[in-house]
Amino acid sequence: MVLAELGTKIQSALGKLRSAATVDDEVLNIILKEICGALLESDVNVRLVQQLRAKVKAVMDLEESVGAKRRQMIHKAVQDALVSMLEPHSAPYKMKKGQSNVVMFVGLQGSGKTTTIAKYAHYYKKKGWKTCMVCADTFRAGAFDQLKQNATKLSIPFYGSYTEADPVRIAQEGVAQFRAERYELIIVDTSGRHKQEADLFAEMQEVYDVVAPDDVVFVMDSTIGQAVHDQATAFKSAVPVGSVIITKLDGHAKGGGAMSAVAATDAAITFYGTGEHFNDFEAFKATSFVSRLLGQGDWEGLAEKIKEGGMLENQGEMVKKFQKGIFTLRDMYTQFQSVMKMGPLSKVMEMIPGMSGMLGDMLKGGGEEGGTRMLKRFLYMMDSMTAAELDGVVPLTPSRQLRVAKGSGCKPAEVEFLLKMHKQFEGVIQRMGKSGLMKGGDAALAKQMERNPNAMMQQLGKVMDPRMLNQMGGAQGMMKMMKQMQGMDPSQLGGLMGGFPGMGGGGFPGMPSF
Ligand SMILES: Nc1nc2c(ncn2[C@@H]2O[C@H](COP(=O)(O)OP(=O)(O)OP(=O)(O)O)[C@@H](O)[C@H]2O)c(=O)[nH]1
Repeated sequence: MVLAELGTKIQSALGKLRSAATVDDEVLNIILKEICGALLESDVNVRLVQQLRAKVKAVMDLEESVGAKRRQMIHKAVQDALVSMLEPHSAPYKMKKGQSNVVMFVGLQGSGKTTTIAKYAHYYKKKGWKTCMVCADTFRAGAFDQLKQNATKLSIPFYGSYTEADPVRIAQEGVAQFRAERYELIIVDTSGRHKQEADLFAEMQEVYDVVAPDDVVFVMDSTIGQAVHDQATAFKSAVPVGSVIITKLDGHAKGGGAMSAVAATDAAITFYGTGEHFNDFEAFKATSFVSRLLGQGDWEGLAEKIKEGGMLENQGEMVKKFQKGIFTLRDMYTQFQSVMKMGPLSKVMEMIPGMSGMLGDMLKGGGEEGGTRMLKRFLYMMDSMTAAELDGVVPLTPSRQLRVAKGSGCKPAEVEFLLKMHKQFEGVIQRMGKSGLMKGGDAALAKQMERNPNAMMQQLGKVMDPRMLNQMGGAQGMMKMMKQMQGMDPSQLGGLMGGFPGMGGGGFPGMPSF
């Protein structure tokens, strides 16, 4: 998770709201001291931290703030204050379908601009935008080659020159050509410099004038913390920066400072980079970001990923089977394949409340790659099964298990584990089917939940591990999830549950290392 250390510290401070017998001034001061200390360590500006402290403290004086309500109000005040710290006060440019949107990228050398352009192009191409790139960086030798390499890998058309030294001319010609070819997203890479200097800004302005971009994206390296404030302000005064993309947020302690400092300049953060690969790129939304930071998941982000991964395509049949309590190995195969399509497993898990804590176990022996490797091995094993085995027509006897292990290059213990896990999922689906909870999909479930949350939680507790329900935020969390899921048709709770390892509850004792 990005800003994992900051998130853990804030979560631990907020945990005291639950554990303290009463929340008085003394307890609140301890909590605030920890939260403010964590923010300062993340290089958040002192003034912003003081504002947060004042906003949260004000809750204590409110008349209705007593008992459990006070705990809730303080939690919400912290969450809201963090959101307002990161929320821009201006809306970013919204791309328009069916016309050419020219987006010019600016930033200092080494900020990750060229890499970010590739990620940005990949992101929009995946969403169906006709995308291309223009390399107007003639300052850094090798910049064109880097962009060309990325563009080729992503199968995205590009424009640039080894001989033309004038970036303004390249930008003008490239954009004109792609406009004529009706590209919907034309990305222009411009030169960076080691530091802000007059030459850089003069060149940026010239390119800006000839290209007349719809949006100027400022790419900024988060590792310098709140010092980005001055950088962002300087770039904004040279060209009208509309959006900011923050890079290298993976594992860097000063990221919180960088993000809040950018937001303080009123520029809208639109994406953030979390690694060197094309997929290490996330759309930014302050509410979702803070929710993940506080370990509360991000149902909206999850719903988006599920849609992107096509997890809900052809699921009508699957839901019908689940309603009857049927969940074969083949169904599990389909679910795992969909999960793989959703992108890095750890990022998906982060969006489910309570799941990030389980990652340690899940991904043991290899972090993110470990999780993906494990899913891949599950798929290899199932690839080595016959149709009858996958459909549950014949049981997987020990000799058949041995054949599957040999065929897939996996250990017999892994096959055994896979089958055990399938049994657990099957159990949940069967109990769900019997309970009638899945009748009418989760729209009906959400309605019932709203009418009588306690009774519903009790019923759900019979089919799922109650600890898991708690981790998912209890009745409130479930309601939130179902609201998000309802927007996605055909919506189904069981399908998703089957898709996520661990959702069966109870953990997986005897899990071999993958
Ligand atoms: N860890 C991590 N590394 C990143 C991220 N984004 C970019 N990088 C790395 O940062 C380095 C610099 O990135 P480039 O894209 O080459 O830099 P640039 O800003 O385009 O440089 P100029 O074209 O000279 O302006 C490369 O090694 C990238 O792989 C990120 O989000 N996380």
